[in-house]
Amino acid sequence: MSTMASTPAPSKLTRSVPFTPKRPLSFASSSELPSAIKTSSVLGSTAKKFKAALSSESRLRTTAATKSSLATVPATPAKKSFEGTRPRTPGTPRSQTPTSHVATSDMDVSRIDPEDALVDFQTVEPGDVSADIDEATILGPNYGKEDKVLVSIRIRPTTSAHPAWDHSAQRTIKLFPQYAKSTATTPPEFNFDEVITGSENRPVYNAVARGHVCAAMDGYNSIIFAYGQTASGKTFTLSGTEDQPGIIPRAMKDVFGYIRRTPTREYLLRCSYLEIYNETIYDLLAPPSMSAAQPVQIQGSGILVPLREEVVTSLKSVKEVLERGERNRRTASTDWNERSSRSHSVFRLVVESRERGEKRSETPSGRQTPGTRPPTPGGPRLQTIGGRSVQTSVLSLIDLAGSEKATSDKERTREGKYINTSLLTLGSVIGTLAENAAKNKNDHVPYRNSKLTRLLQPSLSGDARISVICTINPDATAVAESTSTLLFAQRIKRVQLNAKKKEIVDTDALIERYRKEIEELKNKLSEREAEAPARTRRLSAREQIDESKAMKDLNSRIQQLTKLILTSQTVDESKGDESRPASPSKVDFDMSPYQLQQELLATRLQLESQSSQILSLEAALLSRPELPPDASETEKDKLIAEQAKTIRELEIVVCGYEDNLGEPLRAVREDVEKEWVGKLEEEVKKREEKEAWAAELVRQLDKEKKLRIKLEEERRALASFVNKFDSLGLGFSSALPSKLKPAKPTPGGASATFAERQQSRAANVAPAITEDAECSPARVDFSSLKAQPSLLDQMPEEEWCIMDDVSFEMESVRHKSAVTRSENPDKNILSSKENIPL
Ligand SMILES: Nc1ncnc2c1ncn2[C@@H]1O[C@H](COP(=O)(O)OP(=O)(O)OP(=O)(O)O)[C@@H](O)[C@H]1O
Repeated sequence: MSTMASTPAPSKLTRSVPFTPKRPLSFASSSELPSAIKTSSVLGSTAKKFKAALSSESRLRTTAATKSSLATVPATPAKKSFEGTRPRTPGTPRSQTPTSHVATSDMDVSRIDPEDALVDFQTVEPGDVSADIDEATILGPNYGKEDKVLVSIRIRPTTSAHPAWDHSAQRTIKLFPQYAKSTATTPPEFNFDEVITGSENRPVYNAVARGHVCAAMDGYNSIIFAYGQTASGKTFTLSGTEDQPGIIPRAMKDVFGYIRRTPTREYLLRCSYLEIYNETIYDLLAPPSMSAAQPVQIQGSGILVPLREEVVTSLKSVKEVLERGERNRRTASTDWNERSSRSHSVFRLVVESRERGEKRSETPSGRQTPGTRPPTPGGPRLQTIGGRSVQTSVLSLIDLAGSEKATSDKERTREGKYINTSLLTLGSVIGTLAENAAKNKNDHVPYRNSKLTRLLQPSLSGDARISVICTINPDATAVAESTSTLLFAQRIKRVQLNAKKKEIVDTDALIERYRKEIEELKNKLSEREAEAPARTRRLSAREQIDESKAMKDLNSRIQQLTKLILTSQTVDESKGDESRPASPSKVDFDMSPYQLQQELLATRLQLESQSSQILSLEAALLSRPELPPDASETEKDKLIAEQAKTIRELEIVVCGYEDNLGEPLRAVREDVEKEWVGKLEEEVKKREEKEAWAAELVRQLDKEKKLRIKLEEERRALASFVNKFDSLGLGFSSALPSKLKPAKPTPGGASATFAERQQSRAANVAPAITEDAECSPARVDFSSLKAQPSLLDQMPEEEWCIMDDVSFEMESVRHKSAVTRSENPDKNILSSKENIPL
């Protein structure tokens, strides 16, 4: 936009210029400008600038002015009567009392079904788009899409013969040297996107706001704010007058104009209006008592609670909302401005839109994507019906309170302090952001130091497109303030933005988008494949690698999208069961997280190796030799066989190893099993034999043990008999044939055992017994034993402890012992006698 004329046209000046400083900023201006004017907005309101009450109690709410404005509000049409006609208009009180009007609103978003309040090109009445909006102005595709803040300067008209600022050069403003503090240095020159003068608001709107309003309609968060010294023209620029509507009313007209120009979409528009007064946020649309009792809080990432939002369906409804808010705003007469804004005011329009479709009543089965819209404090929102995604953006129009010097009034001074503090914080926030952007730093930004910066945080962090209009008073008396404003403007120009469209996408739409892309990619891939043989011959080795890389990229993108489709479908399918996420493959949720992780890792590795194999096989397929047209049948067959082999390999990879490699694996396994089963049976047999043998040994050893115990008892009995025999003097030395017969052994005692033994060992031992030995065991030839040691001493020790030394050699031991006995005739003789143990 070109720079506006430095001085207003005479015709404009002769018109009543609504500049009404209570205390003149310069003598010239004060004498010539009217002291008070009646203003009205482009929306047709008769809002009058008047001196406001000084305290919050005296806010203008339920005055006669309210009553009169109520009369202008159109009646609310019956609910749902707009089918085919325009939507109902909000705000009409049910009873015609001002208080109920303020207390409740039929268009409060929490009471409205958004589907019933949609606006589209058919519902916008021609009157809602006035000729004031230059619809013919073609906005380039990049309107408002700069990553920089759009910074413009508006110079308020003055009647001073000697303004302090020179703005003759385009988009430039500099101080005339005579007004500089020091004449030694040249005063700085400031360059901005626009430098605008005059009282015409239309060019101002087109230059600084229109692009951002359209960007908001297009899905970008947009913010337009006026900054400047008190009485420099911020409210005049934002709200304007009846003759010169400001940015807000023009923007609202433009919104409806945009909707009328966009037949493909339908919109849900919601308004809110708030102010920051003495570091407290008040809802200007809520009933004043409620607003005072429950100030608005900023939560989390900038959510405002509680904040009343009203659905607007026409320009009339916007007008009503604006008027209501205006009435509740705090303004007061100051030394410089008869109706000075004592607060920062923020008018917000939330724009939700989606592609036009059938009305919900016509599509009762219209699917609402679950989970895409979390419940919002303000009530229901536009839904992503029938695969149509929803774009959401916020247009914020902000009229800041003006920076000012201390005044004579105590209350004004207090307010001024809050205003100045928050503006200073805004300045330092902007300064830090600019510094961070310039030096690529990430220094802490003091957003939380004031409500204003906290409110603006999401936008200033780069989330919105920003247009700032800095207003200045060109008089020599305001050089310091104007310089400060220009420095602020220069700093904010350096802030980096990165606004993105906010779109809530419907799952169906998303899947459809992915499918389309996959289709396109596959087409591309097959095109490349078709060209590949010819191209491969032309390409160098390096280029061939690049080519295969490109193919690989295409393939992986296809895979990625396929996976995304799976995920989207999964999300969709899982809507019935929120407790457990659905999954395309079955997952055992009882597995430990570690096991699951391992499973995942293994599957990933498998996937990776399979995809790389697919790619290499595909590359091989691509580089296959071309068959000449006159090739023989054999050649063709050979090539077909080769290709079939490659395809088979490819299938193996694709279908998985299990199916294809299973047969050979089974054969190997059977062989191995057979071999090992034979070995195992052999081993089992051997083991059984050994066990039987061991059992027999144990049985025999048991028997032996019992026998030995009996023998021991007999031995003891014999020993005592021998001792008794000796004590009677019938020792072996004088052993003569005697008629003394020892007592017969007890039945089944030693004699029986002895007889048994004798029987079993008859073959090995030749007992030296006399004929009657059997009937008289005591008739022994003891003479041969005379020189022998005692029988007890003679008994080998090992023979008594042999029970503990069981071994498989037992039989041989027994045999040996028999042999030993046969070698010892004396012992054999004894052993052959009854009562004498071995
Ligand atoms: N460009 C302009 N053309 C004509 N009149 C103007 C212009 N700028 C400001 N005025 C008039 O100057 C007076 C003060 O302007 P305004 O109230 O807009 O200042 P402000 O910056 O909003 O002040 P404050 O910060 O105190 O609210 C108003 O009467 C307004 O009509």
